Amino acid sequence: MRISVIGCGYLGAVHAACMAELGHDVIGVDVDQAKIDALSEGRAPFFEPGLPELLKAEHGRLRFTTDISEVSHARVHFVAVGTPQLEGSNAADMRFVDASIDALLPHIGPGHLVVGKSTVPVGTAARLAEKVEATGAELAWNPEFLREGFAVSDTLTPDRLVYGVRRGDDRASDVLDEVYRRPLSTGTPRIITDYATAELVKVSANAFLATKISFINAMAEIAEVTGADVTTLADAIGHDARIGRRFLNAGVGFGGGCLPKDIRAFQARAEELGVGHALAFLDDVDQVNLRRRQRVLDLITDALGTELAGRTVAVLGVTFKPDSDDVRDSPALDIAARLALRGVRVKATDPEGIETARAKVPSLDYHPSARDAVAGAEVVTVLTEWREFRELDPREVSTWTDARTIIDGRNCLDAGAWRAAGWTYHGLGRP
Ligand SMILES: NC(=O)C1=CN([C@@H]2O[C@H](COP(=O)(O)OP(=O)(O)OC[C@H]3O[C@@H](n4cnc5c(N)ncnc54)[C@H](O)[C@@H]3O)[C@@H](O)[C@H]2O)C=CC1
Ligand SMILES: O=C(O)[C@H]1O[C@H](OP(=O)(O)OP(=O)(O)OC[C@H]2O[C@@H](n3ccc(=O)[nH]c3=O)[C@H](O)[C@@H]2O)[C@H](O)[C@@H](O)[C@@H]1O
Repeated sequence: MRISVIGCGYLGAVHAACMAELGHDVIGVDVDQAKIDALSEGRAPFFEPGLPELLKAEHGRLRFTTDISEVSHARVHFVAVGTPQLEGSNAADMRFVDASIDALLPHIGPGHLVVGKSTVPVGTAARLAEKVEATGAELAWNPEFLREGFAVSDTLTPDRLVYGVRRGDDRASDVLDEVYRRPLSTGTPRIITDYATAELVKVSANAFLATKISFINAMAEIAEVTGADVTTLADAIGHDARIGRRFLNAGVGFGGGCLPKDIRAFQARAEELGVGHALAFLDDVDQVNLRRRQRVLDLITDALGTELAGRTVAVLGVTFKPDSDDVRDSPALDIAARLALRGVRVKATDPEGIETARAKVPSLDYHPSARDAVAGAEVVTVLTEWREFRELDPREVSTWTDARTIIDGRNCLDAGAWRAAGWTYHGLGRP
């Protein structure tokens, strides 16, 4: 099929490359010339495992442009532009979705299917359908559930596909079945529903995941005042298949370009709909999450004493999670930036996130390796659980620095091994 993908960021670039891998002819469109230049040269504009290989392999079937008129050759148009948090509000900023749909309209008509992928407030698809249908084209909403770091495999082999279509619009479902023929042929569950349900599936999935993380982080708060161990607690309750162990890792909490802004936008939309009370708990989910960042700052302050200005702290990991260079709403970078604001010299490192972090928080002292970052530090923190930090040998680290306090913001280190090597170890919710 001939497909266009409007918006080539973390979601859209991967989607475009994967659609080509599935055998389709794909044109990716973005307003960011630098991104399009990189993609056109077969280079990924951000770090995502597996994407560079796909971009190289798919050169023949995959093109990128800033010229929206080139989409007229395609028949299926995926909209994957950003829906960030609106400045000064909890709501989603819809201006990129609206602009991309308006830009598409002159180039579509009967036989074209526009497919929303961006995460949007419920009601968006119904609102946009009127504009799209006025051209003779149709609209579907097909939310995306990929995780950064696993984006390629999540797109090629999704755990489910959800199509939101106009009631009774079999053509839209048939076209999407054709697009996803390969994953469907391996038995991927597919749910066909109305626009509102499809939009809500997406935001409720992220709200549930955020709630699960904040639940375990709330247990960490209780563990901290009772001497209990939240990691053992998570293992024990996780054995109950109804609860499950995944997404029960306590630590500095969730960040990224999605969970935080999605739970806020969901609350804002519920308030607009007059049912804000139904999602009032998401405010607590948000607050539990943000308190974990403060907890790490308190542990650092306790270790250093009250005067922070002029002290030196090593921060290992600045991205919002491992295997990504994404620092959007990263708990690690937020903690590092707040330390720097208080006059701390922050020596930070990250396997892939130094440049994205530097662009947002230039005031940190960035280093290429953990060894360089810990040299001269008084406290060492691990705030993103990259494998190379999880596997640090505490006896070796002791030869790089005089620091003997380690704060494990992701509960990813072997506390016993660090203590045996002479370190004072602090996890979150762990004795
Ligand atoms: N990043 C992720 O893992 C996932 C993201 N999503 C959702 O997908 C959407 C996109 O997210 P990301 O890719 O992370 O954002 P992003 O910020 O990385 O990418 C958005 C892209 O859209 C481009 N853009 C903005 N206006 C445009 C226009 N008028 N025409 C063409 N391109 C335009 C931007 O230049 C940017 O490259 C959001 O709604 C997000 O919630 C959903 C699932 C996973
Ligand atoms: O809508 C989105 O964009 C995506 O948001 C999340 O994916 P992602 O943001 O890539 O990352 P996750 O793996 O969900 O992690 C989110 C945050 O939660 C944190 N987390 C995760 C799991 C856990 O047990 N504890 C925990 O603190 C991570 O460190 C990270 O900061 C969802 O998992 C995806 O299904 C969804 O498509």
